[in-house]
Amino acid sequence: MIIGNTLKVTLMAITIAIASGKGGTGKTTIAANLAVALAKFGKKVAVLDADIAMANLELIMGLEGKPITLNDVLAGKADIRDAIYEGPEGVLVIPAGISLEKFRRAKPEKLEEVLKAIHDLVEILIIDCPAGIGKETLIAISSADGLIVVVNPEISSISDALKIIAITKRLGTEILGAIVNRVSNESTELGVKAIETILEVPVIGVVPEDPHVRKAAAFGTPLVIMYPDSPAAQAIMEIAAKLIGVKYEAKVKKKKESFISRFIKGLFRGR
Ligand SMILES: Nc1ncnc2c1ncn2[C@@H]1O[C@H](COP(=O)(O)OP(=O)(O)OP(=O)(O)O)[C@@H](O)[C@H]1O
Repeated sequence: MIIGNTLKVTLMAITIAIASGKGGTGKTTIAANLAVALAKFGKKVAVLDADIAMANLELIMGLEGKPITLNDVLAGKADIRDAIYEGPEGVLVIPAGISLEKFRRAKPEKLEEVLKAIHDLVEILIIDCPAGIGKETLIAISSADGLIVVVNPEISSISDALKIIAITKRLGTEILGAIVNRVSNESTELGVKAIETILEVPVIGVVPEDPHVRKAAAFGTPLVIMYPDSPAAQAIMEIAAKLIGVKYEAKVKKKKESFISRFIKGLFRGR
């Protein structure tokens, strides 16, 4: 059940589609790490990679090259139960599998059935949607209880997010809110308030630009496990806590005061 932008975990599992419209916003990074963060808070979570052409989720979760994947299931060649793997923090992962051959044979229409089958195994099911508004994205959003849209603080990302939001409203799926990812002092074309005003949905979290994200991905370990104190990991933990209504105090590293700032403070203290 979704109340406002929090998830009330009941016996019925909650399905959240994570989409963005534009590619490369950090959707897969958020989907994978949010799943692990929710598991760290004790929730039984599954994450499914509906991006059957790119299949990046398995890299982040350290489950690359599994023999049976979602592509096999959608091609009618395997049972969904054989495509579920246990990932970090006990998160159930359904990898997409990289194979052009399998991708060609996959039938996205089967996705709805697949989602129903996983739904009963967990409390929260997260779907990492492909970029754009293809069949998989439409099925994922219409089957989900709620949508989280991932945006970057750039005009092009926001305009694509608006399309996803409009479609979600038409499909009658609730919108939990937006996560603004890759926010840095230099790149902030748009502030969070402006993004909220344009999208007309609440911003449920802001994830900073953080080099630890790429480093963790290169090691095939989720960021929230490999660099739990990094700024992006802390932001994702905060979002997960907010979603399930748990208190979480983010560890924010205080910047060391610069010599100039200490010097100026000293001058005023001396007056
Ligand atoms: N907060 C961040 N700070 C720094 N790098 C990031 C951040 N979020 C994501 N990235 C990097 O950006 C790239 C794209 O991220 P990711 O694959 O999660 O995006 P995506 O939206 O799922 O892409 P696609 O739609 O193409 O599958 C990756 O190299 C990832 O490591």
